[in-house]
Amino acid sequence: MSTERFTCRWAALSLSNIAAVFLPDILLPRDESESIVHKLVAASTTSGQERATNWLKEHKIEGAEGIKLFHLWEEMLETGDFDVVYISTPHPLHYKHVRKALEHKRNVLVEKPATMTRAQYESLVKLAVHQDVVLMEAMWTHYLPATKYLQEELLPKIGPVKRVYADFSFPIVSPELSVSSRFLEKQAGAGALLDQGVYALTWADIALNSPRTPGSTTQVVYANTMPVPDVAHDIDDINTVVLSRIEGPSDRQTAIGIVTTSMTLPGSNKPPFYRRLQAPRPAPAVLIQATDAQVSIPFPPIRPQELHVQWYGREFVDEEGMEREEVIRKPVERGWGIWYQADVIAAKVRERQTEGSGEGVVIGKEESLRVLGYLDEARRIGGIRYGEELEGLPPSI
Ligand SMILES: NC(=O)C1=CN([C@@H]2O[C@H](COP(=O)(O)OP(=O)(O)OC[C@H]3O[C@@H](n4cnc5c(N)ncnc54)[C@H](OP(=O)(O)O)[C@@H]3O)[C@@H](O)[C@H]2O)C=CC1
Ligand SMILES: O=C1OC[C@@H](O)[C@H](O)[C@H]1O
Repeated sequence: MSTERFTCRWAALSLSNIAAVFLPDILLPRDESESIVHKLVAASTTSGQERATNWLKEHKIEGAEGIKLFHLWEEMLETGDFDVVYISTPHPLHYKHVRKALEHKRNVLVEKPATMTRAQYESLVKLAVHQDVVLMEAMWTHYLPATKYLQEELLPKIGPVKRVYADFSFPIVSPELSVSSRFLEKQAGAGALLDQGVYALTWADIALNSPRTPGSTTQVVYANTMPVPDVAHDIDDINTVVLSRIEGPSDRQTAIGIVTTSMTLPGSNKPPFYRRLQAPRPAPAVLIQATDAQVSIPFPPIRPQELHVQWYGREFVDEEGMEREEVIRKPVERGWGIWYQADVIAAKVRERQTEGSGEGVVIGKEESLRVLGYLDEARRIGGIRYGEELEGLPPSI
């Protein structure tokens, strides 16, 4: 594989709140030794040239004068000159925007949740493979150092996981939030399960399926939801989902996952609230209990940087008879860390540009499809509905 520096040229479909985090993060200065750098070369926005120009300036996006701005996202996907498009519109629009990008043989990084249903993503996976391009869900947490260390170094050593608790609750809904905010607008996919629960379900999936034992399946066996109080629509808020891992020819249950999420609990919802995403919380956001050890991950579960490991063996008990806790620190190396995923897709794009390809690739496909399946089932059991227009499967490819 080529070791010379690869400049991955990005197009941004929408100048969203998360694009204001993602784009500065991928453009942070890099050492000469790094073989991948990123550059924003195009952007589409429905809110006009002036807002786009101000937005690029406000977020200190370098080379703003050279960035080609499009009012029509379709035109950018059809005529733009870029390597990967980052799609960060509200989730109900992901399917339409990703499909059009794939039809134009574009490589795509689409924000989480990739689509509103598993079936929609299955359809996009098929199209990406057919179009010989790279597709990836921006479940950025998967690609952080702490997550990779857990999966590669810890989970294979702590024995079979028997129980996992995973929560991502964050009071993003506040009295000041406009009712047109995507967090309260049903047509914009509002609801804690799809927006935040996807992280907690991802952690449960990592714990229950890394490594995935052949023949095992993980399914939702219970789901309960309580709506955001005092709002017009039925927007899901306090959600509880129970997963069961079934293994072997006897279909024995061998593990259980308890997943929770809320966008009103806990903590103060006084804006600007995003900074409190880094506020320490008393309880771990994720607790993985296996036969030989347990691993806990502090809040926020979207951006883990520490793993607290408690081994159960007698040899790990100190002189007072208490289990010792080992803290393994794997900090994000710079910025927010939402850039790690960009390096992953850029490396795959570079590899395919230099070594050729035969068919398309979907990075993280199995994980994305499993979690979208959990979301579908939790919504079905819990009674969370968005209607055929948002949940339906558009015409087959
Ligand atoms: N990975 C993470 O940490 C986070 C991920 N997300 C995910 O990113 C996505 C966007 O969230 P967020 O940034 O909060 O959303 P915002 O509401 O801030 O931005 C959404 C943008 O989508 C564009 N848009 C809206 N409607 C349309 C339309 N009909 N056609 C074309 N473009 C449209 C607009 O951009 P413009 O005005 O430029 O046209 C709008 O600003 C969600 O799927 C969410 O789950 C969100 C927050 C954090
Ligand atoms: O992806 C996300 O991460 C942080 C949350 O507060 C946000 O609402 C969600 O979309």
